[in-house]
Amino acid sequence: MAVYTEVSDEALRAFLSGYDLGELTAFRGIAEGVENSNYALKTTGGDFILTLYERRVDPAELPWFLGLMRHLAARGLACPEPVAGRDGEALRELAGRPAAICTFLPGVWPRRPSVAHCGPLGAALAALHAAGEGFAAERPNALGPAGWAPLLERCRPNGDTVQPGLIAELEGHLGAILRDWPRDLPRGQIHADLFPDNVFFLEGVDRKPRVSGLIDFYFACTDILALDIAICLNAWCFEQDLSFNVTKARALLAGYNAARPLSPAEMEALPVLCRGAAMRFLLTRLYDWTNTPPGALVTRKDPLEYLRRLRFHAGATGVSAYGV
Ligand SMILES: Nc1ncnc2c1ncn2[C@@H]1O[C@H](COP(=O)(O)OP(=O)(O)O)[C@@H](O)[C@H]1O
Ligand SMILES: N[C@@H](CCOP(=O)(O)O)C(=O)O
Repeated sequence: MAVYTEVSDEALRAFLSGYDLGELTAFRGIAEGVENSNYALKTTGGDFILTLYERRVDPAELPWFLGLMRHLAARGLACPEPVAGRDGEALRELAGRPAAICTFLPGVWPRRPSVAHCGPLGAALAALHAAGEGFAAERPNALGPAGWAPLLERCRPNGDTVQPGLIAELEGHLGAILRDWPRDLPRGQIHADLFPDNVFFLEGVDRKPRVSGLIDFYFACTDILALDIAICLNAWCFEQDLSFNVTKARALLAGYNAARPLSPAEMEALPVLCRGAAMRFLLTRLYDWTNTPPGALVTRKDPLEYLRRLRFHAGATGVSAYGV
């Protein structure tokens, strides 16, 4: 469930009086999502998404996220565009929470991603990276390499209850990842959480899936561009039995390369970037798994799925393991 904060009719009408969006015609909570409360909003002016930002989002960072989305949308990327009120402000308050209205994107996210999704995904990721150029404000990646050792420490007290020996194994992987981490790769604004539930598709006239929108920019940050590719290789190219699908990886990389060719150094770095990307999601999942009280409004995800991915990448002999 992802409607943590209820909005009364009166509060909504008062809130909407600050906008030029016409008359309200429909309003409903959206069950999907993890972090924030999302509502679908229909007015005579169109379709929108109203988001109330919950506790895991730092209000001080919201202007950066909304500014990035505005920048990307202005450069033609299909992503939510923050809608300003009459006073020019997109970030407001509703029901005691920071809140914003963004444009609604059509499409559905793929429950079972196929090879046919991976090429358009790669192209859309390259388009995101290109559109991010010129957005000068930087947001350090709190869940990047510098954040992993402290997060592992926070997982230490309970980590081995998930699997005996897990913490020692992660320490071994982390030491090797930090030693091998690339220093001079191209950087820019990255999405950092481009999982299938954050990418919408529609069928084109040729019946092939095409990307209709990218959502959920609330982990976006400034980091190595190819780290986004590694995050996608992990999230899109493993099967349900956690075997790696090299055909999906090849399609993803070809889609990306066609729009923004990766340098030899970026290609070479893919295995360690994939290890780091697996470590990042393993650690946040492990922390949530062992520290979320029963009944808390956070959906826990299995950390061990990411241990399987990490082991695959640690065993990869080079970039040829990724189909190139
Ligand atoms: N701009 C948008 N257009 C259409 N649907 C959206 C949009 N933003 C969010 N949604 C809907 O809300 C759901 C949750 O959004 P998401 O940003 O992933 O939430 P959370 O950050 O809480 O995980 C999505 O799966 C989608 O159904
Ligand atoms: N993608 C992360 C969890 C973040 O969830 P989201 O709904 O905000 O994308 C994971 O799978 O661990």
